[in-house]
This record gives sequence, structure tokens and C-alpha cells, in this order.
Amino acid sequence: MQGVWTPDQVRSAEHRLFARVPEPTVMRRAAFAVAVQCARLLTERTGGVAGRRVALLVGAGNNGGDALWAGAFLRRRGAGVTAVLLAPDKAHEAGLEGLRRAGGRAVPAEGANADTAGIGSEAADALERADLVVDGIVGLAARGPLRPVAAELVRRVTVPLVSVDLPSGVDPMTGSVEGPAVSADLTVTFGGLKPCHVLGAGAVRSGEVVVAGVGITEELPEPEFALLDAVEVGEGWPIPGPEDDKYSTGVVGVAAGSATYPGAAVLATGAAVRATAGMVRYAGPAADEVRSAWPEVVATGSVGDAGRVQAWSVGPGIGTGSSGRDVLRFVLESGRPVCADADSITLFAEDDTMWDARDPDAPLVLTPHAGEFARLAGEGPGADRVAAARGIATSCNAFLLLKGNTTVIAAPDGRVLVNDARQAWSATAGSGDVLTGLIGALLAAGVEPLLACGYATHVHSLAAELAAHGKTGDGGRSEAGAPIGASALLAAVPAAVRAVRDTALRTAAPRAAAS
Ligand SMILES: NC(=O)C1=CN([C@@H]2O[C@H](COP(=O)(O)OP(=O)(O)OC[C@H]3O[C@@H](n4cnc5c(N)ncnc54)[C@H](OP(=O)(O)O)[C@@H]3O)[C@@H](O)[C@H]2O)[C@@H](O)CC1
Ligand SMILES: [K+]
Repeated sequence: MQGVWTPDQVRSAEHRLFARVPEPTVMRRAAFAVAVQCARLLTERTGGVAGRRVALLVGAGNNGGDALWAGAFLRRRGAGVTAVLLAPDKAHEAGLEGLRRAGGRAVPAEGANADTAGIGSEAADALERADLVVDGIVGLAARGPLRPVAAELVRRVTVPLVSVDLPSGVDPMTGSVEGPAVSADLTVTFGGLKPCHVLGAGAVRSGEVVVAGVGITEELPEPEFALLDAVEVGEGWPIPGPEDDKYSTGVVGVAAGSATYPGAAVLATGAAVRATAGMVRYAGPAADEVRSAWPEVVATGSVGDAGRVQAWSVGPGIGTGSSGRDVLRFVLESGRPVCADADSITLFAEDDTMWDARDPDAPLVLTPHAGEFARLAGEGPGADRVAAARGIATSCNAFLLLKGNTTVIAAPDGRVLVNDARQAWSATAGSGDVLTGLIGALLAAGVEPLLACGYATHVHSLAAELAAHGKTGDGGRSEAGAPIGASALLAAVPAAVRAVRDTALRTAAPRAAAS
């Protein structure tokens, strides 16, 4: 798992490090890492470093200091470097001196002969001629969007842009963007990932993210939350072993859909069929439709007749009337792990006694989107989605999966996983029904609920991506992609599972060879 740390955690780690290593040394390590990545990008895009032009956008703090020192390193490799100072009186003194000693120059952002937007002619010229721009406007101390002059400079950038620590204008803690902000091709950050690199708009604005240790990593506490990678999902995805049969790999019950809306039942049940080797039971009014779409499913008309299951997926399309309420109550009282989605969430929000129907020992997973979250919590998740999800998970003693482009999954004990999709191909009607079926199947297979949600979310977004790009083994591959429906996403689930398992296998092979 890749950890993610808050700015406060990083600041405390930084102070502990400064007790052993002088601050200027740490800054130069950070700047060197930035310079290495700038040189790589320049070489990739222009064929070299010497003779290329680099413009540094330099703000008032140490983030600007990093940019200035990085500029000094690049100057020594033969690049022409100009620092554009947004706050000339506050620019990092040692960094500025270092740049000048190396032969670089500094100009004020709002210097003489300013144009109508207030940008000085030297600054405008430096930006116009640059092959690469370094964003050292603001880092961990950022508050709010870019201020007007910085925003105007950033608006003019047409060449690759490298952000120091984080893209300026993005909120470090939440990744939200409330106004002008940098969109980086590459971000070099220090010690470990910060929330803005993986949450919301910040995840996209960060571009490729490179983490440079600089000595801070060793000082960091337990991360605030974590990201699963494909290797972990591939290693953890349950597959049948030689001793297994249809019961031992998990029997999942799906209670979804209605006579009028059988689609949710077909999608959720199909996802459960495709997720694992275990048996799938369906209970509800869409039994005929489910049987004809998925002959391998044992379908009955009511949850009472469904037979034994190891976990339930309940909710999509069951309605919020008395029959839906009875279905939800029945599965909650079964003492099995439950993944409750869609109408179930509304039922929890509308009827407090529903919480009492739970077996205290059986895990409950709730999978709201923002609107359902608001029904549950009394208000929307707001900008800090991690805090919002964690709050409900701990107060309701449930696993909470807050859907969105960045999906946040919180456990009742405060652990949080985040899945940063970086694409929105799964934003299509019925895709939530597929996710519910996947989670239920993993719960039935005995996967720990937080991981079940993490694995399911990962495979779900990967399936959407593969389907959108025609990369499911049935031809029609496309780099650009095309919109898909939930049925296509569902059809791509086995391809996604194969992909993560292949990744895990490829990673395990060199490890085995090395040991
Ligand atoms: N910890 C680490 O791992 C390491 C940290 N290091 C580096 O230190 C950086 C943190 O430096 P820092 O503390 O000096 O603050 P920083 O972010 O440069 O802000 C400076 C000033 O900008 C202003 N400002 C605020 N919002 C703004 C906005 N929206 N738009 C424009 N300006 C805005 C505000 O001042 P104000 O103008 O409000 O007085 C604020 O005080 C960190 O990101 C990393 O690069 C590395 O060197 C080593 C490893
Ligand atoms: K920055």
C-alpha cells in the first residue's frame, strides 16, 4: 500500500529531521530531486538540457526556495534559467543567491513595462521563451486558489510544467480547486504522497507524481490513509484452489431489482457471478430475468427462500417502501456481512430502527454516492471527503464507501483507503449495481471488508477503463476511448481481474528470482 500523509504530519516529520540534518541540506536534496526530474522531462521533450530555457515561478516561501535551488542545478547543466519572482522582497535568499552564483537571473513578475495584465516585460519574455516551467509558487502552506498575478503567469504557460511538492492553487489537504490553479505534467513531492496528489481535482492537476525521500520518509508516522495498488489487488483477489468447491469459495446472496426494474438485479447478480468462483443466489421479483441472463444463478422470489449465504448484497432497485424495508431487515438480521447500496441507504436514512436490526458482529458496508451520503449524514461530504467518510464510518460503526471519481473507503476503526480513478469511464447508470455485486462476492469469499471494498473499487474502475478502450480481448482497441454502459463494464470484469493478477504475477517473479 502507498501511504498518504497530511501536511501537518509532514511538517512534524520535517522538524524531527531538522534535529539531525540542517534545513538547507534537506532543501538542497529536495531541489536536486526536482532538477533531476526537470532534466528528464526536458530531455524527453526537447532532446537535452544544455541550451534549453527554464522559467521558475517563485513564491514567498520555501517552495520557491526549492525552485530556485533546482534552477541553480539546471543552470550548471547548461540550461538558461530565469526566476520570475512573485514576491521579490520575500523570495528565499539563499536560493536566490545560489541561482545567481550559478549564472541564472531573477526578474520581478510585476516589473517595469508591465503589460495590461500587470506582468512585467522581462517576466513575460522569460515565460514566452521557456522550454520548461517550474512551479515554486506555493507548497504545503498553500491557502486558496492562485492569486491574480500568479494565475496570469500560469495561464500563459504552453510548455511542460513541473510542480514543486504540489500544484499551486490546489488545496493540499483535500485536493479541491476553488479557482485558478496549476495543472502540472509532473509533480515532485517530498517524503511521501499528500492528500492533494490523490484526491479530487488535485489528482489530475498533479500529473505524474514522483516521491523523493530526502530523509523525511523515515520520520513519518502511520499514514493518514492509503492507496491500494494493482499488485495488492491481484495478490488478494480470491481464486479457487485445488481443494475448493462452489460452497467453499463463498455463496453470495443478491437482493436487488423489482418487477418493473429488473436491470439492477441482472447487473448486481452478474457482477457477483463474474467476481469469484463462488455460488450466487438471487432473491427478489426479478428472478426470471436473472435466471435467463445468468443460468448459473440460483434464483428465488424472496429472501426468506434464498437458502444459506455467506454475505448479502442488498439494495439496488428494492424500493423504499414496506417490501424494501422487509428485505433489508431480513438480511441485516441474518448475521452475515452485508453490502447495502442505493435504496438500502435511503431506508437507513429514513428509519432509525433499521440500525437496530443489525447483528453487532456482522460487518455492514454502505456504498453511498454524494447525494445518498447527504441523506445519511444530514449534509453533503464537502471538500474533505476523507474526513466525511471517516466520520460516518466511525459514528455508524460501518464500512463506508463514498463513491466518486476518487472513491474513499473508511472502516469503523478509522482506517481509510482511497481509489484514485483518474478517469470517469465508470460514471454511467447501473455501474453502482455492478460495484455492489462485486463487493458482496468478495465479502462472501471471506475478504476483510475494507479490502473487499478496495479490491472491488479498483477492479471496477479498471474494468470501465478497459471496456472504454476496447481492451477486453475482443478487438476494437482505442487510445482515446468511448463511453460505455454498465453492461460493457460488467463484461470487462474478468479482463480487469486478469490484468491485476498478471501485474501481481509479474511483480512476484523478479522477487522470487532475487531471493
Ligand atoms: N516538509 C518537507 O517535506 C519539505 C519542505 N520543503 C518545501 O517547503 C515548502 C513549504 O514551505 P513554506 O512553509 O515556506 O511555505 P510555502 O508553501 O512555500 O508558502 C509560502 C507562502 O506563500 C503564501 N501563499 C499561501 N497561499 C498562497 C496562494 N494560494 N498563492 C500564493 N501564495 C500563497 C503564504 O504567504 P503570504 O503571502 O500569505 O504571507 C505562504 O506563507 C514545501 O511545500 C516544500 O516545497 C522542502 O524544501 C524540503 C522538504
Ligand atoms: K508548487
